[in-house]
Amino acid sequence: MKRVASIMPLDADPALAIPAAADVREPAPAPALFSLRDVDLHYGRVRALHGVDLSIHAGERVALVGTNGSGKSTLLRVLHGLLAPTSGTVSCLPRNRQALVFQRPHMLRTSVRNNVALGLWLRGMGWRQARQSAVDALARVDMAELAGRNAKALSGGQQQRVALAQAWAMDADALLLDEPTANLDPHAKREVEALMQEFAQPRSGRTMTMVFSSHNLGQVKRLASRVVYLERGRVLADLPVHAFFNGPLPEEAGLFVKGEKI
Ligand SMILES: Nc1ncnc2c1ncn2[C@@H]1O[C@H](COP(=O)(O)OP(=O)(O)OP(=O)(O)O)[C@@H](O)[C@H]1O
Repeated sequence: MKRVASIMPLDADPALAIPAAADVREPAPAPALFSLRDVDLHYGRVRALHGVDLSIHAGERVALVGTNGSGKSTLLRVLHGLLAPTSGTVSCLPRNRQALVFQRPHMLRTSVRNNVALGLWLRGMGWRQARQSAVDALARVDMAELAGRNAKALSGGQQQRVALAQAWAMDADALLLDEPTANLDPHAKREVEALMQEFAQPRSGRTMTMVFSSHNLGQVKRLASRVVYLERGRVLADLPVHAFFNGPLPEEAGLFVKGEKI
């Protein structure tokens, strides 16, 4: 007798059933907090950014890497709305929902507590609440005992922590940091990195989005989920951190990772 392989209709076995069209749709991606399309930025005759396309989504920890002058600081300033592009389109989180921490934060000649509180007050918080939030945030970065000190007299690492306290007190959705640990000694570096790691943890069900520039590839590995490599203002690689350090890269990015390009 001729045997005929039985063919079970796919939908007879629930495990094999083809889901209805509505079920197979990809989960909606997290909304882009920052979106740049074909962005150029010129400083006079210097083209600091060149055709940059970049979307950054909620919860990402993006490291901007590249040689000196490749455009990292400029890109951070565009994301923060401090610089407008020469051409292209930019859509960014409102400034009051994000904080930018500079390599050398600017401190006013008043107490540490007032420095943090003034930043909050300028963003519309009442003075009394701003002072209380400043006290809480300084405790958060282990600076409570220095709250009354003149902020100008603090060390670089301490000033960096004050700037992070302010970002924390703002309850920002995104934190942008321009080489946050450059010029710090190894101990201060570790402290600031630990804070960045803590800030990246979910808070009240939200995860802070982080974009930072760094020349420290160890730090990039420890902190980033994604790496954007810039070369003369162009994005040459944009990869998950594991792929950036382990996968094939465009030649110039590969040389940079090997330390053969600085
Ligand atoms: N205010 C400015 N006026 C003119 N040119 C500028 C200005 N700021 C930056 N540039 C130039 O724009 C380019 C990009 O500079 P940017 O500071 O963004 O690079 P970077 O990657 O952050 O560098 P670094 O790693 O040294 O901090 C460089 O050629 C730089 O010289």
